[in-house]
Amino acid sequence: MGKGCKVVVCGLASVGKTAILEHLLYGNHTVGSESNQTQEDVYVASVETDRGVREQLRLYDTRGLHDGVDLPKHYFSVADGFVLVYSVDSLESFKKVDALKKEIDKSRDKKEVTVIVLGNKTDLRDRRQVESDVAQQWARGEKVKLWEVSVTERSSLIEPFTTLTSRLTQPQSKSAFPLPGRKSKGTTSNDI
Ligand SMILES: Nc1nc2c(ncn2[C@@H]2O[C@H](COP(=O)(O)OP(=O)(O)OP(=O)(O)O)[C@@H](O)[C@H]2O)c(=O)[nH]1
Repeated sequence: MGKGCKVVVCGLASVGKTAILEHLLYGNHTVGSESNQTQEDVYVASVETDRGVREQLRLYDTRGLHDGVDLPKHYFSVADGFVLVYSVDSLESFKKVDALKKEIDKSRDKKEVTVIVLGNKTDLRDRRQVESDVAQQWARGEKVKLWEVSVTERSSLIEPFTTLTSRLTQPQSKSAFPLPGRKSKGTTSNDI
């Protein structure tokens, strides 16, 4: 995959997709500010992987989904990875993430796609509708890594994107035919 992996960021409308990207990349999002409905924006990010190498991501911020608006099909064929976003104060948005994950599984064909999930708006403690353990159990079942985050805490946004980038740009060195004389070091597992 290498340089410029294409990552589609999607989820129900208003879960905070744009806020996450803007705050992660520019640190300039003020929570609660007026937001325009996204049609599509592409952000180019340079992310340091856990191997200490900088890699480029093309992050597609997509139009918020709601009844009657599905994720356009072409995203499934272009994406190397997905960031599925829900908001912890909306059970409906979590259900949408589940539906999107199932759609990705159906459409991924033989292509490798990396999926991570973000449960945003953890600062809205008294409005929570999606419990952490329920979400994490779902994630284990779907074999994806899930982080709960808040745009009010920029540091919470960094690890998910570092992990995603590391996964997407992982050298394809896990040969099915190990070289003689070399001991396998096993996989560096990040559970996604
Ligand atoms: N309290 C709180 N509000 C947030 C958080 N993240 C985003 N928001 C707010 O939620 C609203 C919607 O955020 P957006 O980033 O526009 O959401 P979106 O998913 O890109 O929306 P669409 O483009 O319509 O799909 C804005 O007022 C944000 O400031 C968060 O972590 N906590």
